[in-house]
Amino acid sequence: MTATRVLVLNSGSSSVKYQLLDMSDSSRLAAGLVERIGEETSRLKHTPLTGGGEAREREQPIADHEEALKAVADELARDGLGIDSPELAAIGHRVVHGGKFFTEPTVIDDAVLKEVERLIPVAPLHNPANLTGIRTAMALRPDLPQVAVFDTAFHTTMPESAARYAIDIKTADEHRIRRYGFHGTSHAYVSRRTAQLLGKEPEDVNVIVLHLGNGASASAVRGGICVDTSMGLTPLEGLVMGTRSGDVDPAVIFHLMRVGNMTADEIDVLLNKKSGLIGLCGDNDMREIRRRVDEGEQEARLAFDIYIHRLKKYIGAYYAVLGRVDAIVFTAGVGENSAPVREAAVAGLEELGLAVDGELNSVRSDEARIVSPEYARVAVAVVPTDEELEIAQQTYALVAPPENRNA
Ligand SMILES: Nc1ncnc2c1ncn2[C@@H]1O[C@H](COP(=O)(O)OP(=O)(O)O)[C@@H](O)[C@H]1O
Ligand SMILES: CC(=O)OP(=O)(O)O
Ligand SMILES: [Mg+2]
Repeated sequence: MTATRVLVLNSGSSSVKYQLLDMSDSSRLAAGLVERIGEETSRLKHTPLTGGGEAREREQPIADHEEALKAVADELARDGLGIDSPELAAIGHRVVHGGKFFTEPTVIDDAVLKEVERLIPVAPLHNPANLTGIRTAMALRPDLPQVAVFDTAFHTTMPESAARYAIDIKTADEHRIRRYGFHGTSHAYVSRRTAQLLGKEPEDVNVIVLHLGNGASASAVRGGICVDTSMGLTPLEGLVMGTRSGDVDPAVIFHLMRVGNMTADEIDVLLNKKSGLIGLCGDNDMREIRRRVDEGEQEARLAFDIYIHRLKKYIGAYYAVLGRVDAIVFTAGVGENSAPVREAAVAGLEELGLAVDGELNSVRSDEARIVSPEYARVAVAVVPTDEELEIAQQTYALVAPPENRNA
């Protein structure tokens, strides 16, 4: 029997998303999410997608990512899909920061672990969780290949003019300060899927991808190759996010140190966890913010307007970077679900060939779709991202026996 299953783990700062896939036909066997890890009560939601079982949800304290992964293993075992199965070919891990050198999915060994660990200071919310996920999975299945798929990989093609900050070049090189970019697995998948939606080859289309989740980033993709992205050295730069500020004048930081008597660590927490939408209006969920906007609440309105203003600036910037744009595509939790965000982001950009059709835009669907009117020069698309499928495919391509690689 050939092992064709891949377990994908996407460990976030306080959550683990997972999927078990069968790569012989890319079908999903189970999916789930552990949320609020480390808080008083955590929540585990597990959905078997084969055998007709019901989704199961429970609340219990889960102290850390190791416990979370063990709980996930238990849930999978209950469905007869245990991690000990000989049908499992590999475990694929989302690793957020891979620095400059991991341009491809990589089988994890001690050297890879060391490098991911070395990068913790530039991805303090993400890399530690990724490492715990990897180490726990390795302890559960030491015999299996564990593969890292890096958020940064897709962005390693950025030209130096986009990847470099204009700071003293020796200092930058000494500390490896440059723009790395994140959410690359999503930007890669969504830009490719958008080309398909337009009936074209990826090489022939220029796309602006707007990945708007809790973390959010934009990218400019020319002919399938990333040429710019909004996140930088860390996932803090760029768009306004759920809890992160995105772009600020760096002098804000010295000012807070000198005049606000804050430490570097306090400012780190302020900008990463207490800013963005939650800092502006107390909510980071776009559904709740829209509800408040619709009720006429000024604070929520301002937060929404700031979010949209920044988004619009990046659309304009990447339009200029690409010169010609075939499609602008919205993805991730907010991008896929919030019609008001999509409408507001392109409002007033008709001169750039951009518009949404009110009716198409308001349809709720899990399908990739075009929401711009027929006459628009640039397609506006909504494409659900699928980081887990992309990670599973990249993982399987690396570990499967050659005759199975195109499964
Ligand atoms: N129906 C909806 N309308 C508007 N926003 C939504 C909707 N559903 C989810 N979201 C937004 O999506 C966000 C989560 O997006 P997601 O891509 O899952 O983020 P992450 O992977 O960073 O956790 C939520 O914080 C919420 O703001
Ligand atoms: C890199 C990043 O911001 O990831 P997430 O959106 O999952 O927090
Ligand atoms: Mg995400």
